[in-house]
This record gives sequence, structure tokens and C-alpha cells, in this order.
Amino acid sequence: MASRNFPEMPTPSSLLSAYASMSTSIMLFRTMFDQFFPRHLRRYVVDAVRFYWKPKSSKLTLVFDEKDGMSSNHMFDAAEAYLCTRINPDSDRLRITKNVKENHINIKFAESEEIVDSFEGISLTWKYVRQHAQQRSGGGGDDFGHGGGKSSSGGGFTPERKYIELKFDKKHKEIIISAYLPSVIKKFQELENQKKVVKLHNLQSYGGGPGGYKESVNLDHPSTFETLAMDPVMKKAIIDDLDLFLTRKDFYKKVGKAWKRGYLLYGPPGTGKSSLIAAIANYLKFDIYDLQLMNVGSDSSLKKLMLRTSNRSILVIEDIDCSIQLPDRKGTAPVKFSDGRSVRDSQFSLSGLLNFIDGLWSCCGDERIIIFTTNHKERLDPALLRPGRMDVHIHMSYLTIDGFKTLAANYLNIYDHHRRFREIKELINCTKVTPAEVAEELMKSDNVEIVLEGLVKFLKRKRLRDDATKEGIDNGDDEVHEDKRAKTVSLIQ
Ligand SMILES: Nc1ncnc2c1ncn2[C@@H]1O[C@H](COP(=O)(O)OP(=O)(O)OP(=O)(O)O)[C@@H](O)[C@H]1O
Repeated sequence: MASRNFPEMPTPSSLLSAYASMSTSIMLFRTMFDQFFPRHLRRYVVDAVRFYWKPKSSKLTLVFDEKDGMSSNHMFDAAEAYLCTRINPDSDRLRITKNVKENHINIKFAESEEIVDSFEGISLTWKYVRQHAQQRSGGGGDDFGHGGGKSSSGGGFTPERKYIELKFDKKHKEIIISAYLPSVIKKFQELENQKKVVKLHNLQSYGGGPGGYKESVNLDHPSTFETLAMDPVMKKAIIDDLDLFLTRKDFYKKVGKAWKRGYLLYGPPGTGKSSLIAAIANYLKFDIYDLQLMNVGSDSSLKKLMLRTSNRSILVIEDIDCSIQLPDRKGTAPVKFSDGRSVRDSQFSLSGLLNFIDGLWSCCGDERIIIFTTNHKERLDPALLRPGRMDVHIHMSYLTIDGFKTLAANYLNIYDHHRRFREIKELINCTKVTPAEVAEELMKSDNVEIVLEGLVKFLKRKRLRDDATKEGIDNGDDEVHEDKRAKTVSLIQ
């Protein structure tokens, strides 16, 4: 039988001698390296060797530094906010933060934690890194185990560095940069929008002392589209119009128009014009600038006030028919203020106001909404009503059945039916009652039965008064005819 040839096994003594000679070579090489290269050059040599000899990785790491020079890095903020929405349910560590002004706590992912995300089937790993000062200046050393170069005391102060890393397969670089990162930014913007506190700025006459021309408070108006008593079709049309407006940046650019939308709200007092403005602001999270025209003396002060408004905001001019009597576009008639003052030399004119809306914002305003309100549309200058000036005319009318249902849900928590509703509906159908009047009645007691009984009595009294007014119509009272029409027509043009 032929014997098999096994390779000869090294003996322990030959292994030991090989190890000894290798250690000696390394020691020799290290001593030569230290002798040839002064201490401050060693790091560069090591880096150069590493650069050429490093095995090529298939992974790409993107680094989002907290700071970009002196300013903060928007991409870091976006990534940090985005990752809050991707926190792993079984994370071991989380960071908790809360600003004094915030009324909620923020849960963020902690140092060294990793979050795995996926985008179009690509797996990505996020990591939050915090490099402390000692780690950066003292912890380095060189690759041969020489303990750190500069100590933190001797090397000067190096600020802490925070950054977020994103690691993924190199071959997906294009799609991550062109699609994934923009989606992270978009998510961040949505989150910021949710957090935004809507402000109400009071635009006062320019020159009212330091800080005197502009005051702002948080808009705590609770009105939303859900709480607004309004024809549901009209409500939806307004929301759709706002949504469309927001998405049309490129469209406005293409057609060469300022990215703005004008709304004219008209209707009797107490029908919810101010409530609708607050609902729009709360929906869009846009600040409101309340402009009192009677405080504006000239085109130039109007311009100064306008320049103090920000993008993504709503400029509101309430009761435009009575705060000022605007001259026609030729400027022939004098400007008259409601307090009796007038400016004959036309320092401030309707053409000035309209020019600012169309002109000024076309060069330096984005996502602007302007809202005029009036109780008397028929008294407005036709120049303000002509197509292109106010894009949408919204008639806020007296209370309808649908509107009443909204109020009953808001104020009494009645979401379906109540035995009194039939009678109330009949009364509402033949009475001119505003949502404000009914809202007041609904607040009179906590007892639903008492409140609805009171409302029925109130509506009956109203109807009696309406009947008496009707006789006034027969005597030629045109204004009441107009109001009667307003009751039945609610439209968006
Ligand atoms: N459509 C509505 N939906 C819900 N509540 C309303 C509505 N209209 C009025 N209200 C209630 O009446 C109050 C006054 O209404 P609001 O100030 O919005 O009316 P307005 O039309 O702006 O009145 P004015 O023309 O006098 O300024 C609101 O605070 C709200 O409580």
C-alpha cells in the first residue's frame, strides 16, 4: 500500500525563531522610521502610506457637520429632525431636549446610536457622532501606538465637533444625493411647519419710534377650517385653492407673476371673515400682518411697511371700505381718512396700494397672500375688483343649516341629531342670523336643553324682527333686498 505524503509540520522551535526574527525586523523598521522622520512629520508619512495602501471600501460615508463655518448647517438640522421620526423602538439610548419656550419634549437619537433606514430598497445607516475636545487633539497618536501628540492642555482648545454620518453602498451615490437627501429636507420642512407658531404682526405707521411700527404676538385664534361654520363646498374650494397656490411656485415664475394670491372676503358683520383669516393662517402656518390703512400717510411709508413683511405670510387689510376712501386710479379725488383727515396731494393712493401688491412682491415676495375684508362690496372702487386684482371673492353669508351643525358640534358636542334641530332648521331657513349671534346663544349655558330652548326663542324673536323689516322692503328699502339676496348666494368667483 502506497503511503500518502503529508507536508512537513513546522516544529515549535522553528515557529519561535520565525516570530523572533519578525519582531526584530519590526523593531528595526520602527527605530529607523523614528530616526529618519522627525516627530511632526510622522503623521503625514503615515497618512500618505494609508492613502495609497488602504483597501478600497465599497461604502460611501456622507458627513453632515453641525456647523458650516460660523453658521449652522441646514443639512445637519434636517438630518437630525428627520432621524427623530426614524428612531428605533428598541434603541438603548435616546437624547431628550426641551426649549424653555416649547411645551413639548423632543426625543432625539443619542451619540453612537445607529439608525438603519431604507430608500427604494437601498439600505442606509445613520450615526450620530460627538467628538470631544480631548479626543480630537490628544487621542490621535500615530499608527504605531505612539500615545497622542498634543495633550489637551498643551495643544490648545479645540471645540467639540458634532456630526451625523450616513453610510451606504457607493453605487447608490447619485440616487441618495438627488432623491433621498431632498426627501429628508422636505420632511424637515414639514416638521418645522407643524411646530411653527403663527404670529400676528401689527403694521403701524412707519416712524412711530424704535420698534413702534411693528408689534407682534402669537396668534392664539382657535379658528380652523373644522370649526368654521360655512358651506362645506365653499370650505373645500378654499382649501383646494390654497393647496394649489402653494404648489405653483414654478407656474408663477413661468408666467412672470408675483407668487401671491388675493382674497376678498365680504359679507355682513359676524359672519366669520376674521375667523376665516385665522383659519387660513392656522392651516398654512403663515404669519398675519394686519395693516391699518388709516395709519399710512403716503406711498413711501406704505413701501417701508411692506418691506417689513416676510415671505409665507398673509397681509390683511380689514374693512377696506370704511378705513379709508381711496381715490380712483387717476388720483383725482383726495384721500380721506375715517377720522376726517384728507391728503389732497395724493401722497397715498389706490394706485400706490395696488402697485405694491403687484409690483413690489413680484421682485421680493414669495408665497404671499393678501386678504381684504369688507361689509359692503358694492362700495369698493371697481379698480380693486377688476380681474387679476383679487383672485378669489368669498361671500361670507348668514348662517346655513350646515353652518349650524358645525357650531352645534363645536359648542355643544352634538354630532348627529337632536329633537330640537328640526324646529331650529326651519327658523334658520327663514331668518337672517349670523354665526356670531348663534355662537353667543350657544355659550349661554352648559345645559344643552336650556341652550337650545334659548336659541329657539332667540330665532323666533329674530324672525319677528325680520318680518317687520320686510314691511320696510315693501316701502322701498333696497339695502334689505340686497341682504336678502346675500342670504341665499354664497359663491367663489
Ligand atoms: N363662520 C363662523 N364659524 C364659526 N364661528 C363664527 C363664524 N362667524 C362668526 N363666528 C363667531 O363669531 C365671532 C365673530 O366673528 P368674526 O369676527 O369672524 O366675524 P367678522 O365677519 O369678521 O365680523 P366683522 O365684519 O364685524 O369683523 C368669532 O369669534 C366666532 O366665535
